[in-house]
Amino acid sequence: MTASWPGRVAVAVETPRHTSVSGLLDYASEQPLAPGTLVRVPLGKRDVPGLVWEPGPEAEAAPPVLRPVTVALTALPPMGADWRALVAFAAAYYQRGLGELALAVLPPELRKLDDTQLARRLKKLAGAPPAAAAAPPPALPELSEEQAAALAVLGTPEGRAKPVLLHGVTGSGKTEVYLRAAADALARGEQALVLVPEINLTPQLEARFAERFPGRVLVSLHSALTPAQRLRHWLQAHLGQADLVLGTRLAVFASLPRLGLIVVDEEHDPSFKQQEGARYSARDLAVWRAHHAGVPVLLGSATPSLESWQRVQEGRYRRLPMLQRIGGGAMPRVRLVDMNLLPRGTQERVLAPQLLEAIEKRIAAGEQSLLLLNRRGYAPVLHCGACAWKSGCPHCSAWRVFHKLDRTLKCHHCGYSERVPRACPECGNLDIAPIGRGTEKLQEQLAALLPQARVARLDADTTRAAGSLQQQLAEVHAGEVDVLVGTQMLAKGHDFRRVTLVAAINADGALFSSDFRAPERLFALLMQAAGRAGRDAEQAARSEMWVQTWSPTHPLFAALRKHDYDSFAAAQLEERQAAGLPPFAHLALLRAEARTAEAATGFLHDAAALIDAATAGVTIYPPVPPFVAKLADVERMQMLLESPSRAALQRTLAGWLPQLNGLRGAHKGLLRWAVDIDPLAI
Ligand SMILES: Nc1ncnc2c1ncn2[C@@H]1O[C@H](COP(=O)(O)OP(=O)(O)OP(=O)(O)O)[C@@H](O)[C@H]1O
Ligand SMILES: [Zn+2]
Repeated sequence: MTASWPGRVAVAVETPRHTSVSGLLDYASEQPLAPGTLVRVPLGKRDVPGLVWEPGPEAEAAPPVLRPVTVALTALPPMGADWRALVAFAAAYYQRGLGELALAVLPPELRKLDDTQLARRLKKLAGAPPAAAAAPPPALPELSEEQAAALAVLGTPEGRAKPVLLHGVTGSGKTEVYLRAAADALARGEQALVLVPEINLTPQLEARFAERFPGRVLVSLHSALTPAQRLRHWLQAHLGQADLVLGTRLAVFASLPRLGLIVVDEEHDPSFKQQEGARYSARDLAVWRAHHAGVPVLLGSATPSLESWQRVQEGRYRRLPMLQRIGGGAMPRVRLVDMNLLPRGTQERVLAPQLLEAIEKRIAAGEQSLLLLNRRGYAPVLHCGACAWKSGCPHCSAWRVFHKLDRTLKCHHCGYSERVPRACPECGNLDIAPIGRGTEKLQEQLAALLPQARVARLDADTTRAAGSLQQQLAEVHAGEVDVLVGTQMLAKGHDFRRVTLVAAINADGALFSSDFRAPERLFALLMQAAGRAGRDAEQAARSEMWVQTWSPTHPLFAALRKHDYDSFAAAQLEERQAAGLPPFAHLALLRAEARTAEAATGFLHDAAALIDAATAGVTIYPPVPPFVAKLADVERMQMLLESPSRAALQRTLAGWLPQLNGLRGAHKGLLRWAVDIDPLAI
């Protein structure tokens, strides 16, 4: 489709929605430019990147004098119609500017290149020799009955007409199902897109795909690539050269002209939700994209999100169960340690004596133990016994964490870091002490308790350097570690073969969180963590998952003991339905950031007053501060909108948000506002 009169093109430019300039702008171009062409256009005094788009309805109006397109990057094949549809949907649904979103999801390097440079890159890529099929394809493992059954369903058009939830317990071999489904897509001459939650899981999966598909082009897309790598991989996907694209959430926007399959591994994982800018859910967009493109989508998890689970109950998704571990191994036995029963004076100990003993036995047997503690650093706060000073962050409503190794106090929210003071900064008392425990301290204590053991730690602090995570994981896989301490980074996806004991040291925090999703997340985390133990069928029978808790009678633990996801999900869904919460209601969160809490609140109040909630069919809750109210000297408030109808909520937002910038003038100190559709945490 071309513009409605010759020489005119509609261009999506990078301006946020709800500013005075929004949507598409018209420019003049002598050469006809197909929708999806990357261009640079003048905007005010600047020259900005843009994408040619189908003209909007208003393009029929009489032509004004238009400024010309500065350059058109015609060396790059235009972005396809499916890609544009995805971007247009995402922009509308998440209430962002079309051009803003479209350009944000392209590799940043792309906008730095001129047409000649681009042409050169493309030529180089075209000339690159195809990956040599050096290694012969490996012998395929014989499928388990459940894998075969799942694939048989996926093999029929009816079987994949709906989104498929591959509900496979930990160690049931979901990856093999992805590999076979991808092989089918490749055999049909199509591309497969595989999304994983964490960068740290991509290399392991990448290796398995690379081994399975020698001679095929496999590229990854995630934020840890260099800009040049990311551009190259993106171009390979866009040109249709890459057969397999493996990536984190941003890869859902990869341009894939031959797309034939989307896999979302660990679909329940919160990291599929982008937490800034356009706060999109890559999982939800994957489902939309697959439906729009008419290709199968496979959502895999041992602990599906309650959203996906509910869609199975409603018959909108098809569930394919895999309830046995490969090799028929048992699930680890769950052992709860009631911390209330520990003898007085020993409760401050890091590990209950029976757990310590169990770990010692594993060490003696040459098996590995994995200890989870969801807090990095040495201690969450430093405290002065004389004046009650605590190591607060001067810029945030949060404590600064004591890191012993580099002797710093660090704010995990804004990054503010200082050397640990020798004495209390308030009263000069020399006796300031850490309270509580982080992974650093746990490692130190374990090293003291288990002098014979090789104790390692894996968290965001130990894996900062490039390649360090892979190296540490390799050491674990090679059996060079006896006890591994770490954050939830450890609980996900890893196929550890020597681990027979997993312990959650302090899981209780989440039980009392005010966030309605906290139980769901904790349950998933513990199930996933348990799933790291006994993955070798030989050892499965004696594998154990320990949980230290002060609330052993909590119903969540009863379900965990039986590895009973279904009954946990049913109970949670019943509560959610009674409370009118997702997946039975739809939420949007309006966030305001300001110099003062009053300005943020005032803005939200005025915003709320613009909606006639009863007519709109939405409920508006009063503004409340988020968990960390002040962050980097900015005060934050948020206001929840809820509706049983997604359409009603979308309609309300679309009519309402454009009015909000008009309120800014009345609230001195308001810095910015933003909306989060389907927020994960409230
Ligand atoms: N059909 C098979 N025959 C033999 N081994 C298999 C088969 N399918 C999978 N495996 C092996 O079983 C192990 C577990 O598989 P995989 O890692 O895919 O589990 P998973 O379902 O993804 O578990 P998790 O949810 O914990 O990540 C892997 O080592 C894999 O190589
Ligand atoms: Zn801070």
